[in-house]
Amino acid sequence: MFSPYCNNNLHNIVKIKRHADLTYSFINHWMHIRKQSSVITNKIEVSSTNELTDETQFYALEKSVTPLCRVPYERQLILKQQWTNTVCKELRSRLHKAKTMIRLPKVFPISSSPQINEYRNKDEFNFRPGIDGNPKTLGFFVSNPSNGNMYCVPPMKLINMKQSHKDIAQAFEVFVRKSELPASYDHMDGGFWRGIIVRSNLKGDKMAIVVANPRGYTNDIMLDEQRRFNDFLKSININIQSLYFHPSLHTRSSKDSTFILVDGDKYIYEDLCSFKFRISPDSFFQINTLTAEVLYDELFKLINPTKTSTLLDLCSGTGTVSIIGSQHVQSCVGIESVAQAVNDAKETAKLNNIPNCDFIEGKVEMVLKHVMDELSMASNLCTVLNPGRAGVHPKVINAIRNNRLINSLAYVSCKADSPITMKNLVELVVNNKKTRPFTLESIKPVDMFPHTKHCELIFMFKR
Ligand SMILES: C[S@@+](CC[C@H](N)C(=O)[O-])C[C@H]1O[C@@H](n2cnc3c(N)ncnc32)[C@H](O)[C@@H]1O
Repeated sequence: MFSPYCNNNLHNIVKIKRHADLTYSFINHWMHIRKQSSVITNKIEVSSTNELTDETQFYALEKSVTPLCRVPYERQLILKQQWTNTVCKELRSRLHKAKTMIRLPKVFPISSSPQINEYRNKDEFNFRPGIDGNPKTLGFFVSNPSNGNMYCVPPMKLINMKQSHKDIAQAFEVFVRKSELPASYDHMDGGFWRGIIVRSNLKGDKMAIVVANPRGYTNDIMLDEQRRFNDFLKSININIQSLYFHPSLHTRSSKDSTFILVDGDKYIYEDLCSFKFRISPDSFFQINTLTAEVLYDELFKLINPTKTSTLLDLCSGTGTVSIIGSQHVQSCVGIESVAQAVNDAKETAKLNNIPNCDFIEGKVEMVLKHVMDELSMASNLCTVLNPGRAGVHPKVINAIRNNRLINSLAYVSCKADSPITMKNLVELVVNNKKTRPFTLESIKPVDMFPHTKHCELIFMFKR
């Protein structure tokens, strides 16, 4: 008998199995790499039965955040090149299952990162109990292999992180440990201090954003704590160009958009590909500035636009793709959901005297149709889609496929093996009767994240 319940279950099982297949293929790749890297590194292993100790906690954190940090960089690049091939084969196999045969695309050699250590320009640190039980330990969470509990480990030994970020994190921990207000691990737990986000530019200007849970705390209490932390930083000669307080009622602090300037400038600025970019606390900016230059350079080589092209920049963040692309094309239109990022992009265009870029606030899936109506006369449309780790809503892919003007698409992904990104890529190419599919022509890897397993990939589609 037909049962919607059973049907749902079956659907879920199929979904889980598909996900498991995908996960299996990538786990296999990285397991193979782990075997190789432990031979190379002779690394101290945290055994699955031992308690974390003062010494092993740092190895446990290293293993989870920068698992390749003891592998020579040249070797890391080889491993990521191999991983790109794995992604490519996985994509072909998924398309094969969906009855779409493709030729393997050209995979270009990986571009390395000009800066290997201390390259991160943004870090987020949160509170949890440390291995000594101190509830106000700031850093990253690591699971204790002996009991599965989560502990917080300070970031001091991570080599991809700037010393200046670690210094601010350490100062914040010292300050919070002296404060009478408790740490907050969950928005409903009555605690106050959640963590701190630190950003900086190549010049060394720093922005710090203190994240707290305002539930149950008066404005006076919050103002007093902001002032005291600012005074504390000054008393220990930690110089921050821009200090913000970010009250957040949600588990994910990015869901709240209130940022209160406590001291200093509203923005920091970064020089990238000869342009000066404005960055607000809530705006996206590529994490590794020098490699971002390499990424954009490679991106424009692949897109190869002309002076008559129109550049459609989907998920435009602070407008980097459009601003940098503006010199090669007739005009650019960026679409971005975060208001601060859109304002930054507009101001950056003014600051650099760029007249041919327009930025629109909204979700791509909601505004793309309207934007495409406006662009109906545009010639030689080049489209760049650069969503976050999780990929985009299927509606975006549908809208792109449905639009006859979009025949050249660069999909830039920092996590191509995430299930939704894989699905996005498959759905661009898969045969269906309604819309004309894209062909995946090439993949270009750029190592944005040395010492980690992640790598930026540019997928170049044409139709
Ligand atoms: C990886 S960043 C890329 C930004 C920019 N292209 C760059 O290179 O700096 C992804 C951006 O997409 C935005 N975003 C994510 N989903 C979106 C959506 N559905 N519609 C519009 N913007 C979105 C995020 O806010 C973020 O700024």
